[in-house]
Amino acid sequence: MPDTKEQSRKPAPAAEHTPLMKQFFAAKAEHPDVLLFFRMGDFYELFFDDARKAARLLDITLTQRGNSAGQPIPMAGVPHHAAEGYLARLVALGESVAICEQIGDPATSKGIVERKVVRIVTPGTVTDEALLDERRDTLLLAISRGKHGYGLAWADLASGRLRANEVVGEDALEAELARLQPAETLIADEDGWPACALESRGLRRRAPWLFDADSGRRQLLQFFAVHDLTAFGLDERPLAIAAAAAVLGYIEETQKQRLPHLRSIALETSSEAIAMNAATRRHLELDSRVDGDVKATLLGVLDSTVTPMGGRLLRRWLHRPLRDRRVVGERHHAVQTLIEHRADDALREAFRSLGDMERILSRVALRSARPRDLSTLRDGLSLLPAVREILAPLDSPRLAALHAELGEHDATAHALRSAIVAQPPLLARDGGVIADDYDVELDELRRLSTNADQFLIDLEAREREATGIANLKVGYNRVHGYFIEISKGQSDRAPVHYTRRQTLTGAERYITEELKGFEDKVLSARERALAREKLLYDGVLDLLNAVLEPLRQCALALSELDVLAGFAERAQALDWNRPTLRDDPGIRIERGRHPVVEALRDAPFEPNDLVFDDATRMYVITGPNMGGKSTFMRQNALIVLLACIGSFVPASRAEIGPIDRILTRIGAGDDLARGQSTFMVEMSETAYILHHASEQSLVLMDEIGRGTSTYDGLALADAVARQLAAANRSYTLFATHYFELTALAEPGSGIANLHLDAVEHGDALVFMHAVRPGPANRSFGLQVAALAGLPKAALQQARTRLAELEAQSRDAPHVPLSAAALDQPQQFGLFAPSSAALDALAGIDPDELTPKQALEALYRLKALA
Ligand SMILES: Nc1ncnc2c1ncn2[C@@H]1O[C@H](COP(=O)(O)OP(=O)(O)OP(=O)(O)O)[C@@H](O)[C@H]1O
Repeated sequence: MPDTKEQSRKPAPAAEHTPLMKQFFAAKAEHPDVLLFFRMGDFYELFFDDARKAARLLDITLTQRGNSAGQPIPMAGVPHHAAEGYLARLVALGESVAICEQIGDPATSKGIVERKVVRIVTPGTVTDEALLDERRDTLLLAISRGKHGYGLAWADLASGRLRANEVVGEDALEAELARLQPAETLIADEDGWPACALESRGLRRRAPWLFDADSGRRQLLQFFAVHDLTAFGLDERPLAIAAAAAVLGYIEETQKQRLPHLRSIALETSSEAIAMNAATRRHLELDSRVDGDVKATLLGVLDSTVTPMGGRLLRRWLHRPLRDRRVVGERHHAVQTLIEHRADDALREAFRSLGDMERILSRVALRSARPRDLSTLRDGLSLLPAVREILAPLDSPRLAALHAELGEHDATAHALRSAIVAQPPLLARDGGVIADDYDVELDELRRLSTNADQFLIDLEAREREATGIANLKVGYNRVHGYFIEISKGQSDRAPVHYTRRQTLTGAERYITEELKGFEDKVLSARERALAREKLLYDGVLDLLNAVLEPLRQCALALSELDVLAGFAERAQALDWNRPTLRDDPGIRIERGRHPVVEALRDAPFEPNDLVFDDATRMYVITGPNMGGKSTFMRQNALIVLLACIGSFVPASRAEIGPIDRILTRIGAGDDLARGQSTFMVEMSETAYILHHASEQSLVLMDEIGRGTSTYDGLALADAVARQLAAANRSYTLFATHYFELTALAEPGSGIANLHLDAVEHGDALVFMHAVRPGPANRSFGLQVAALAGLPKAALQQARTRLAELEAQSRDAPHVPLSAAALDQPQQFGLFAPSSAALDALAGIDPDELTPKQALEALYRLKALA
């Protein structure tokens, strides 16, 4: 966002400025906090602080433009024809730009030409193809605030999608922000916003009254021309309404035009999706990584969609795994059907020439579609019969529904085929877009200009003959129009009815009555042909807008088919299998693999099993560093996630019961950048998990307690594990280096041990990567350190110290750390109570005691301890 302080260094009072600068200041005053692109001839110029900022951000030259009010005017400019590239860079940097165009005709206007801001390009509202990331939604989000939570509404102008939601609590807000990753975020200009909102991208503070629910409701009713908001599911959602009104208000203000493609708004209820908080999305590296290597993310491996719209839908699905087993089950069935009929290849082949129909249709609605958008749409619609033919024999409820949603668009495809030339030019401006035989009048006008060539050839021959000047030429230039050219040496032979038009060094140019008459006719024919084309082009847009809704539904259906065919392709290429979604609780994965680690490894991946059921709800996982603990934990979360978006999974079998959340606590380097200590982050993420994990949650805990002293860490890890097992009763994978925790796995505790192993071969250490029942028996820490290249001297020292520590611990009395024992935290050797107290305790049977006796016993024990 522009720095408002920078803008406040105002130049001299406007009264002293030139008319042009007055015009600039008037426009700037209306848009103080965005960059102003001020059109002057072939350039967009920026002045004063805008110029300084643009020069810095775009690396363009900062110059000066004369003086105004006695001061030099800093100026920077970008050529009009290259403006898109500069806009793209500014928008990517989170800047907004007001485009101030010349709206009067410089030739006819008195004084300076009139100018007006025609639109404001902002990071969250761009729709131009060149300014958008093809495979990512560009969202404008508004957040409203109430006593009981937050309202969110977001618009994807490039595809005409408008959604809203309400959430309770900062954590839920943060999770939504992590899911949506908006390009621009609107909040009320007030204090007290949580950090996650303030850190959101492209933050823009707006007047608080723009987030008012009551006037917002009226605004929405008017915008959608409805009597109430029940149909949108928004009636009882004042916070969502307030946010939606803020979004719409901002869009209207910046776009300055009608938005016919925003036809409805839908509520996206959080309870429909498997909840994942911001940390989980980060830890599981769904579509981004700290090192920026997107190929090494789940999306990187999973995305084999052919169209950009399919790619965007897949990303949305990935961030919103569903709890509705019917919807997801239908997707699995569809993928299976595509594989069985080998239909995925055929579909994907057809989709290669489909393009981005979804965004093209939005540009059609906004009337900014270019000729090539229309030819791409035409080619896409022409594919539909082939797509329908592929789908027709397939017996799958979801594919059948999509088949129906494709709709019939033969008439539209036909109209586009007859209206648009096979390969239209980039811009409509110069004509040549509308095909021959589409419009009689246009054909006639074109014939006039085409026949012109023959007329000129004939004229030239005639005049040569009449004048006897062999090198006489008939030509045309843009400034002077048509002319007859005679070289200097021959010019005295020019007939008297030749009127001189232009003198060149070696030649004279003339015009004749006949040529002038012809010129008027041809030029006006060209102009009229261009005007006619524009009219016809608008007519084509009208025609498309009349069927916009079914066309959009068709584009959505094609996107989903692209994703499902992509799933089918991946399943076959990567040997993934169809998971089963079960209604009864539990998770059972056979020969599961980590999709990303497997894809990036040259060596084979060792598959592993996992069974969660009523008997075992938590596994304590031990084993050497580098043994594969994190990989095993994550692979199971990823398999569950993949299953719940409708994909096949990297496992020979997977049965997944109902899951409400995936929660992870995994060390992540990126948190350091947010200014919190590792331990603090670890504990706040852990607290979140303990507050939110339910019996249907899948929880991954990787080495918690590591960030503090051994005993604190152990005590915390122990307490957290117990809570998760006994109170939350979640499906938990708990990787730890505290061997003491393996003692938690007592019969009836619901906890079991798993371990990974390594074997030593001389100096080498071979990791087995196979998950086995029971606890690990040693950690290989020093061997791993050696592998990592720790200097020999340091290693030697560590070995000596290890031997000393092991000897000490052998000599110390051994305190068994069973699950029962852990119920008495004082049994950690550090705080060992006296044996007298223990003896007395052993003699007490709590079932036999009255409350008063119990209290007395407690006082006795206290005295003995
Ligand atoms: N099942 C497997 N098959 C093949 N290779 C594996 C497997 N699991 C893990 N690996 C390989 O081992 C490496 C280390 O795995 P991982 O990071 O999961 O170990 P870890 O036990 O969590 O280590 P640390 O305790 O140091 O965090 C991975 O990067 C991967 O290359």
